[in-house]
Amino acid sequence: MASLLFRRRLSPAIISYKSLLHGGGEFYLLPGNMATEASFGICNCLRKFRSSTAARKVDFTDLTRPHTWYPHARKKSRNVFLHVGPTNSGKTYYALKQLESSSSGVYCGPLRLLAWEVAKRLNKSNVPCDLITGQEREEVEGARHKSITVEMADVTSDYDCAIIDEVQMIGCRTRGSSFTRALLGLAANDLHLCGDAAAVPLVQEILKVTGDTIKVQYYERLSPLVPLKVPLGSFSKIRTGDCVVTFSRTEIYKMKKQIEAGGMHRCSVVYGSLPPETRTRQATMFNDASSNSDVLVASDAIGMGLNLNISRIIFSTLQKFDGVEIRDLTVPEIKQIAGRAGRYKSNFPVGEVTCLNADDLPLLHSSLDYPSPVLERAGVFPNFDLLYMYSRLHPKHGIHEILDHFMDNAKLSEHYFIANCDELLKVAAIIDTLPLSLHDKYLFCISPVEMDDDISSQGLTQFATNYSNNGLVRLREIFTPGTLKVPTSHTALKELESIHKVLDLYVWLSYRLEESFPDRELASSQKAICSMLIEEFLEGQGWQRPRTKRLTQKSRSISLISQETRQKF
Ligand SMILES: Nc1ncnc2c1ncn2[C@@H]1O[C@H](COP(=O)(O)OP(=O)(O)OP(=O)(O)O)[C@@H](O)[C@H]1O
Ligand SMILES: [Mg+2]
Repeated sequence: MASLLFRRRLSPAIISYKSLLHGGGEFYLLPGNMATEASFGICNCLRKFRSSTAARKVDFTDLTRPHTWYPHARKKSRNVFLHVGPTNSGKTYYALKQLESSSSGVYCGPLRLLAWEVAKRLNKSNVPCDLITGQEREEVEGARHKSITVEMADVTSDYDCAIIDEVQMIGCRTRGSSFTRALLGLAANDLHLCGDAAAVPLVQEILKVTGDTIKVQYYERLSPLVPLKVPLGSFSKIRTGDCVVTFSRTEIYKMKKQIEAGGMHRCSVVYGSLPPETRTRQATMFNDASSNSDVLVASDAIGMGLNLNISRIIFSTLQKFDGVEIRDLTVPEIKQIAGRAGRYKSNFPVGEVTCLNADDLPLLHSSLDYPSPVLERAGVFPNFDLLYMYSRLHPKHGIHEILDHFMDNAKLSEHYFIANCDELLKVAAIIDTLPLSLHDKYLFCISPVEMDDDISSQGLTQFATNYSNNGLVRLREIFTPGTLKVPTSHTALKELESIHKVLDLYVWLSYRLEESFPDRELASSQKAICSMLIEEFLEGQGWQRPRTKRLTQKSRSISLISQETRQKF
């Protein structure tokens, strides 16, 4: 680890605890200001709470009426429009048109990339639009519209119009509760929900108790998607506009190399652990017909809502490791990914989809014909207020014990499940060793850390420890600017991706604990350097350029760093 100097190491007990844990994936943050989310139900609880005898009678683990947690939205009779249909049917397009013509509004997307795309689109159409994600606040003068990631939804503001994109995510094991919160909590006159028809019965059921009116609008695919009867067979048959889908980063780089070795094509790559800005630039390069990248090798990170110039999707496999086991892709996953081919108004009016190997074709074809299974339950998760009130009755319990208690004892109605919080529990096990308030512990728990990534988890531990010791966390205490280099191996690349995650985490914390994490600008500039260096690596991969026309990688990286650092320090 070249640039992160961790002064304190994890205790052996924690390391052994961590090594027992598995699972993975990115955990997305919940809203910053949870305290403002006091609801009818919670206010009632608080009133009763003043008498401790009464408090003991309140069951804080009763989560059967989550719609009562959002008094602001419950004061409105919302017009809810469900825009449902297959991928590439214009659902988001239609909803965005409504947003553009509204007097104020918010777009809630599942990905930072989509939030960026929408903010850019609205600003281009002369509708000033702020961009707000866990790690970004880009405010535009006079803006009455916002484009955000769903976890940032503000349930205390009034909107004329709101959109929740990919609303079928309410059924997601980990992030479902953020979509449910937005669905129940956004106080908008018109609420547009875009997504798969599989979510319709559940949304109708959930909203029966809110007094909203619901209209369902069905959409048809705007351009054809043709499942091919023959597999690709070999990378020698790759052509411009193809996107090869595979699920491990090792495979992604292996396939990029194999395709580029043919000498005919140049590949962009998109996968989850690449910095989001790098993902966007790789996608933009692929979309741009004048760039020399004409093939995409990607993971399911391209699966949701993105508009790419893909002619043909080629699944190299229909199985993926989901953090616990290797499993077949689900019908919705296959459809979402396949739906990226032949986007309406893209360079390719007809999309095609196939597999690398003939054995996978039957599953591909049957999945594309099969309707997505109807969603039965939506995710729900106790907010900070509930955890806090419970903790007042059990002052000796750490956050791990409290979360565990909610997991085991939560009462739920038949339409809800309690969101999986394995990732939070991993952080909680570490954070509980520090003398922090419950609110601070909660913040660290919901921060976007990947606990299965050693560098990322050590970064979090270091930030939390320094914060607990001094109340102030200077980035330079654990990070030495100017030491980042263009990676020369895949291990170094992975390390740089992890360092980017740590810097991203610092920025996230700086928006919530502003005075204690004062080096946001430094962290952001170092993040930008990380992405540039990763892109330098990607440019250099498997593509032989004449040496005379370019500086060598090493000398470029040094000049890049020194130039950047000169600007910043
Ligand atoms: N009426 C239209 N006029 C021009 N372009 C359109 C129109 N409808 C949709 N498009 C374009 O077609 C593409 C697909 O539309 P959109 O993203 O709304 O589909 P979607 O149904 O939301 O797909 P997904 O389920 O994959 O999110 C986008 O590039 C969009 O801008
Ligand atoms: Mg869409």
